Amino acid sequence: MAPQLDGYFKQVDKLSESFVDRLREAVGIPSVSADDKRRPDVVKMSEFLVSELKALGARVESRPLGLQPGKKDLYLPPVVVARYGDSPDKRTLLLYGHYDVQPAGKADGWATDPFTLTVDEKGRMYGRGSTDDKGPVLGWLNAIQAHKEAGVEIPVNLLMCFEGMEESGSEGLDDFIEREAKPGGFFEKADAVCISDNYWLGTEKPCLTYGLRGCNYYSVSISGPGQDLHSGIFGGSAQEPMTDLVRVLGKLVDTDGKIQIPGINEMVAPVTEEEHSLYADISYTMDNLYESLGSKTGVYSNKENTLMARWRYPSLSVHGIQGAFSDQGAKTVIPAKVIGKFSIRTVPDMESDKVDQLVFKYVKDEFAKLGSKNTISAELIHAGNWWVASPKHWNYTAAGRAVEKVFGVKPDLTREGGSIPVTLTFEKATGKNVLLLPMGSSTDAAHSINEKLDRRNYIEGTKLLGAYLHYVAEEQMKE
Ligand SMILES: C[C@H](N)C(=O)N[C@@H](Cc1c[nH]cn1)C(=O)O
Ligand SMILES: [Zn+2]
Ligand SMILES: [Zn+2]
Repeated sequence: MAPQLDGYFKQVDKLSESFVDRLREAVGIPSVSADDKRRPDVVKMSEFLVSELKALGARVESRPLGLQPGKKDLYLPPVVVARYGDSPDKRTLLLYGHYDVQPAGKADGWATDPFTLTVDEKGRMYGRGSTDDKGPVLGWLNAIQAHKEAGVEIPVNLLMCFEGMEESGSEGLDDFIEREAKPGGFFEKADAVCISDNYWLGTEKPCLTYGLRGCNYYSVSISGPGQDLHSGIFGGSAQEPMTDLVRVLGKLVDTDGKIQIPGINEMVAPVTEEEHSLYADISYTMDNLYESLGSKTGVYSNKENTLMARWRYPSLSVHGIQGAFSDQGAKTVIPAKVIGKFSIRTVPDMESDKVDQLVFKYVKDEFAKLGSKNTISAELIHAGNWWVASPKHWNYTAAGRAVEKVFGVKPDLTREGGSIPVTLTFEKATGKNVLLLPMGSSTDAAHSINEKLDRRNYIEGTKLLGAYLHYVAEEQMKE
């Protein structure tokens, strides 16, 4: 085992510059799933993966998902599925990642062009998607290439599933996974699932993640005038949608993040003694939080409450207002229609449909209290479930051993505040254990401006993904 891994690790180091080039090419494709105009780029990114995987000798298929629900003439990007190795004696791992990214523009405050990978003197590789999730997806391709070129056999079969709509609710993927997990389907033979699409808690110590929050994303639309108005001519004589919206949004959550919608917090599973005891051992400090926030504006002053707020309690975030004036300068407009966007991160035992009903009722009741003549409507844009798994499984043991081999430390077992909507679907449809094995660190600024992936995380992370495959095989031999 060890000599083989050494050969693999050396090859990763040798190929490291070409791995950075691979990431550069991927970041250069602005595959923003939330922007309909960027859909051709999302498709281009899928084609890039298909061609890279083919060049590595994988059997690849680009599977169409049809039209995007609720959109005319807009096709969902394809799911890229690939198979590498097909030996009946080996275990089969199903690897999932996403090739779409969050929106990004220089005007948001990026220091560099978000779609040009820019590497600084400390090896920080800036670019949209570098850490979420192009770096980790390419980590799997890098691992295959380094094995091939080092002449080291991959001791497991690999199935891959890379999607292009994760940042937009994974539209269409649940049905696809359920179909492909059935007998005769592409995922039928999977023995376990591994997802690399989240982050270490700090910057030094890797973690294995066994839980995610869900995400219900809403829009609330308020309209009144038939068109935008001059605030000097009509201000004071027309009821303003923006004023109503700001007041409704202001009722959703308080300054300390406590959700104000009756019934939401009541659905949360109580903390058990056993769960409480897990937090003390986790390597995390308030300074880790402040480093990630870039400020000391945290709600809590201790690690337990901070981690619980991130992982095991719900949160409500207000994201933006469509239709509102947001540019520089001082435009004196009364917007005719404004759409507020907010989401709730959900946790055990919250039921998604019940959350929706409580949200819609509350938003409408709060609007009614304003006595406005404007009109309101609220909608769910997308929903994805929370997930909590058992880390007592060979999948986690193998990943833990790989972390020790590559980084020389035992990983923390963590939950994650973000959402990967299809995780639960993979678990239910395949009936197999799912592991989250992150590559990036807490300072990567996923979804934010200046997203980056440290070169060390990318290269050592590629070693980690490859080593994990060997320990999965070794755990099999023990059984
Ligand atoms: C954790 C993962 N890398 C991620 O960023 N997921 C997104 C997915 C999403 C988008 N809308 C709802 N869920 C996230 O957690 O925001
Ligand atoms: Zn992601
Ligand atoms: Zn993301």
